[in-house]
Formats: sequence, C-alpha cells, structure tokens
Amino acid sequence: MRLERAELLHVSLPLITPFRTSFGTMTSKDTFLLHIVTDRAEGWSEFAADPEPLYCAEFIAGAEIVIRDFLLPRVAALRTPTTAALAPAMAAVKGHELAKAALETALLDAELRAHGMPLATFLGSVHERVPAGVSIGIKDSLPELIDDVERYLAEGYVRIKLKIEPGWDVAPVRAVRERFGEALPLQVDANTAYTLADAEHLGKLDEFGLLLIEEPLEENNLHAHARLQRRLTTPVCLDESIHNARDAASAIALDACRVINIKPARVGGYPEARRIHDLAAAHGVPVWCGGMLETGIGRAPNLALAALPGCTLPGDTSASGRYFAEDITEPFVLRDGHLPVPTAPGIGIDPLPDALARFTTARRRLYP
Ligand SMILES: CC(=O)N[C@@H](Cc1ccc2ccccc2c1)C(=O)O
Ligand SMILES: [Mg+2]
Repeated sequence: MRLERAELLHVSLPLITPFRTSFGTMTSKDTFLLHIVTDRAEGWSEFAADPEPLYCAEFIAGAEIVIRDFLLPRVAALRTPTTAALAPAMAAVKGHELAKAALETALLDAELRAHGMPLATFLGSVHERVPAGVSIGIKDSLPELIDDVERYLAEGYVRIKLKIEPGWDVAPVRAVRERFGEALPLQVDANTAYTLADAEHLGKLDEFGLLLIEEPLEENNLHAHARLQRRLTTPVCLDESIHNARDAASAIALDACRVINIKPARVGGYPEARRIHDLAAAHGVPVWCGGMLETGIGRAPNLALAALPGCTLPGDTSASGRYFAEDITEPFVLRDGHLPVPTAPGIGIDPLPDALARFTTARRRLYP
C-alpha cells in the first residue's frame, strides 16, 4: 500500500444543547477529520480534542502541525506504510497521542478496507451491538437534571453518568438516587476537579452505590489517586491519566484505579487501546469505552472497541442524536439501549458527502 494523498477537513457541528463540565461548556463540536488516499483504499479518522488546550494539552492547530510536519513525513518514508510499521516510526515524536491516533486510525482504516476486514474483526470484538451509556453535563438546577435523566432513560440508555464539580456533586447524585432508585447504573465524572483535601467530602458519595468515580483528582497523579482510593469504597476510574498501556500497568499496580475508561484517541490509537484492554483483563480490572462527543467518524470505531470482551461496563458511545441534530455520517440510533457495531470494512462508515460539505469550515492538503 502506498500513501498518495492526505488532507484535513475542519468541521464544526452545533450541539443540540450546551454540554457543561468542570473544565468548561461546549456549544459545538469543532475538530478535524483526516482523510488519506492510498493506492489500495481510502481512510478516515477524527481528531478528538478541541480548538483550545483546556480539556487536554493537545489542540487542533497544534495537532495539524504535528501531523503535517512530523508524523506524515515518517509515514511517507515507509516503504510499505502499514499500521504496524507506523507505530515505531511515530515513536520518535514525543507525546501528541491524539494526533498520532488520528493518523494511525486513518491508515488502519485504509489498510483494513484494502483487506476487506472490519475493525471489529481486527480488534477481536465479540458482540454485534453494545449497551449505551450517556454522559449528562452539569445543570443549572436539580429539576433540569432529573428531566434530562428521565428523558435519556425513556430513550433507553442503560447507564447514567453525571458530570460533577465542587458544589455540584452529592446533591445531584442524591436527587437521582431518590428519584430513580438504587438499581439505576449510575456513575460520576469529575474531570480532575478535586484535590485530596476533598477526600472526606467525596466519601459522602460512597453511600449511593455508584459504579465508579471518574478522574476525581488532577491528571497524571497516580499517587494521589491511590491515596484517595484507600479512603473511598466507590471504585476510582481513571481517564485523563492513562495515556498508554504503561500508565495502565502503573495505575493498577499502585491501586490508583479499579476501572479504566479507554479512549482510543487518548492512548494513541486502537492497537494501544486493545493492549490496555488486555492488560486490564489480566488483572481483573473492568474497562469501558469513553467518548469525546465524536461525529460518526469517531463514533463508529469506538463501537468496535466497546464490543471487546473486557468492556464489561456500558460506555459513553451514545447515539448521534444525543449531541447532534445532524451527523456527518448516517446517524447511530439507539435500539433497546444498544448501538450496532459496524460490520463494513475498516471503521465501517463513510462521511455523507452533502453533510460533510455543509459542516466543513476549511480543507487543507497535508500531503504531498
Ligand atoms: C462524554 C464525556 O463525558 N467525555 C469526556 C469529557 C469530554 C466531554 C466533551 C468533550 C468535547 C470535546 C473535547 C473533549 C471532551 C471531553 C470524559 O469522559 O471525560
Ligand atoms: Mg472522563
């Protein structure tokens, strides 16, 4: 397979409702797609971060430079650019896991399409559909939150995740428990908003039987998360702190987490995501597939990952309609609380040309 062309398409999709987290409020999904053309097949991927480095260190303009100036030249220099050959070639570049994931996933998509193999087959997925959880942002009032939970449960979501931050944590969890009962699969995500000084306060969440508390403390502080886990009965789940399998091994060894949210974009791509899945399974640590408000281009491959046997908790891959009135691919629609795992070769989905044109704000040739 030979790389012939690569281009980047900036897209902007309005969110149907603002999504508020402890790190800010999103009103649109602004990112870029990477489109590569090889002599055998085309490949697509989606960059997972934002225009500004507020949620994570990577951001759109920076990733564009890293892909154009430092990663693509290494792909073009490969005699046969396979996904397996790409990883060592990209290892010379420090960090930039989300940029590397975008390039690796586009190349993997092309490679799998050339071989007629679905990503689910490549990863070893064992389910044809996966249960869908939903992530609910911080609200202005408890009644608004209850209305949202009610609506999502009526749509069929099997697990509720609440964004929390200091001042919006125990009360919303208690309100959801009181309204919907003890049996509702419920978890929270702090997106690093707390410190160890909040340990006693976070202990108040233990009475609510949560599945997990996601990334309560600052990212990359495994020692602090391990100290917090010793004071909580609620399982700590790491997200932002896990950048690769090595981090996952350290976090498990330190008892810094008892669950891992795997986001293929955050860990540099799907092969590394699979390695984290296998490592966690070997230690009896449940994992689930996280989400970043992806369009269908990022959502489709995440469903293949979510179908791996060790993904024993519902993930954040919600229906397209949870975020967008219109997606740039055929929408993923919830059926009995589940989403279908794509079965077509590669990521198993293509952008809809008309929708893509309408949501594209800029196109940039990256190669040659
Ligand atoms: C579904 C969910 O809660 N995802 C992330 C938070 C998040 C949410 C929205 C995002 C939008 C653009 C870039 C990063 C984003 C991250 C999380 O699990 O922590
Ligand atoms: Mg999270």
